[in-house]
Amino acid sequence: MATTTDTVPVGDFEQQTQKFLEWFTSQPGATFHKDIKLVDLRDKSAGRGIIATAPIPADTPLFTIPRSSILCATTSPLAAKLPSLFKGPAEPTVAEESHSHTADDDDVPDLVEELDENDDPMNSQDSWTLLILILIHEYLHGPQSAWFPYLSVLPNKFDTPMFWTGQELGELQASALVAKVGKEEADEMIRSKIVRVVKDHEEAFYPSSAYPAEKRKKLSEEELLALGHRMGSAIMAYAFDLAKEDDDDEDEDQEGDGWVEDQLAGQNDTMGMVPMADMLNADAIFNAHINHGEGSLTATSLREIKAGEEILNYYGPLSSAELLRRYGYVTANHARYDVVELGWELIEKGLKKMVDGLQGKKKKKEVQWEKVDDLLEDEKEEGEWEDSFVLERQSEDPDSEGQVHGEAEFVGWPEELEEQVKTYLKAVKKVVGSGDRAVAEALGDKTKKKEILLGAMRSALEEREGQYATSLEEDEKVLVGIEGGRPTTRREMAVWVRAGEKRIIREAREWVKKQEEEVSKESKGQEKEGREAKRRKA
Ligand SMILES: C[S@@+](CC[C@H](N)C(=O)[O-])C[C@H]1O[C@@H](n2cnc3c(N)ncnc32)[C@H](O)[C@@H]1O
Repeated sequence: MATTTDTVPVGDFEQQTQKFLEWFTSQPGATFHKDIKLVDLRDKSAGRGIIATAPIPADTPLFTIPRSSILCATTSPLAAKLPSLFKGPAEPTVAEESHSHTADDDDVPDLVEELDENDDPMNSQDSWTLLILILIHEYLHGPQSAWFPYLSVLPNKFDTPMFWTGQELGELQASALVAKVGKEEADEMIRSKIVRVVKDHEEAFYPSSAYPAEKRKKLSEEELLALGHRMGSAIMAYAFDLAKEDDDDEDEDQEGDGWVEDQLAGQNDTMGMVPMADMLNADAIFNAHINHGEGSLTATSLREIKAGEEILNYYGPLSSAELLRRYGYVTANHARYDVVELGWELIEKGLKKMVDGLQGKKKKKEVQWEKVDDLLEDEKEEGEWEDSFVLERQSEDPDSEGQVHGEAEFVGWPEELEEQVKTYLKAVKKVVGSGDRAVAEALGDKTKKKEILLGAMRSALEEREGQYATSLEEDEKVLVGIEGGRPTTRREMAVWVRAGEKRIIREAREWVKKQEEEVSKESKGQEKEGREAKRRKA
């Protein structure tokens, strides 16, 4: 499972839960519905969660968190101790977590770019690093922290790939997730923006000399690095974006039909840890939502919740890989949002193969591919050239009750992929000129061009599937054997992610095959028409 608490003895676990609940309900303005309960779900590999103990009608406020209990820049005692740390313009860097499932680099926290040795870490914090420092400050204060009972229920171990060994990461095989883990970049960021600040301002981070020396024991650089990772990962899986509009008015918490999911959003300096809201587990089919009000946040039921049913929040339409990267778990319901990344180099290789195949017996000379590259240089320099494309299924948004309808289906690739292929083939046409009639004719014919694209995609997808060390069938055998049905160990989750990607590849290949059949019918029809026209003329 993703967190933490697996090894905590049941008694201690219960006691921590109880103390946290007492602390929470003693916060001025906090509420906790009498028919809900914080429970131990470790037998389901789900840590703590909240269940209903009696039927709960739709639109029922389940619990309320006063904003004063949220741990963030406005409530942290660190702000008074190190005001300059909080004054610097928050840079929209690491917390840039987009919810779209594209392969944009923006999806991956961009750490290195922002780092400069000469940067004063006091002025270059972003919302993410600032919250790490806020959490470290509270952690180092132990029982003296006003949030101590809350911090005690936060995880100290994670199953997110950031913490996997090389061998465990190897199980992800050719998944694009491997490149997104960013362990080295995270190390570098934590050393320069976190460890340095704590070391330079120990008087602010450790309890004052009024406390016994053992409570003020200074952590080594390596211990601080590990603590920075732990807090960073806790933020990734637990923090909320507090910059969302107030949404007491129900309509405002949705953008059109789409859910504004509860998780890290974007470029803002208002991320915070929201006790109790983050005790809710989540799934792609859910039954509760957190409303962001002016003075408090409220969890509300979206539909009737039965006694014994778990109360679930929503993290967004995340693929299995993304759910694993951010939260360290996978669920069957998220598989509909699975994606696979297809590198341009594979598509380009396919296109070259198709174009080369067009050259008839009268082939005069090879296509000068380097000239094609030269022609495309400008676009590449201007950054208008994608290195990879994301293939995903079409899927409806969840409805207002947190339910999803209909099958998610592969119905084609992104328009940008097709545009890039068009630009590429235009360049090929220019280079070939009238040098090869068969190629020149094909590149001037709409149906032929479609055939080229489909053929290129067919071989690109085939090759992409071949990049994984095992077949989908082999992976499925592993998954069928999983005890309890849901992958929970790191290996199982890795197999789940790679199998999910292979399934999309298979669906895309199937779709290409159907398209090719249609185009072939179309072109046969055109040829027949051409022959008949000729005959009529004769
Ligand atoms: C915001 S916390 C929810 C509370 C958490 N279960 C705990 O014990 O602290 C998010 C983490 O809970 C776990 N989680 C959330 N939803 C889950 C689910 N449907 N199944 C299994 N684990 C889940 C994952 O470890 C995730 O990183």
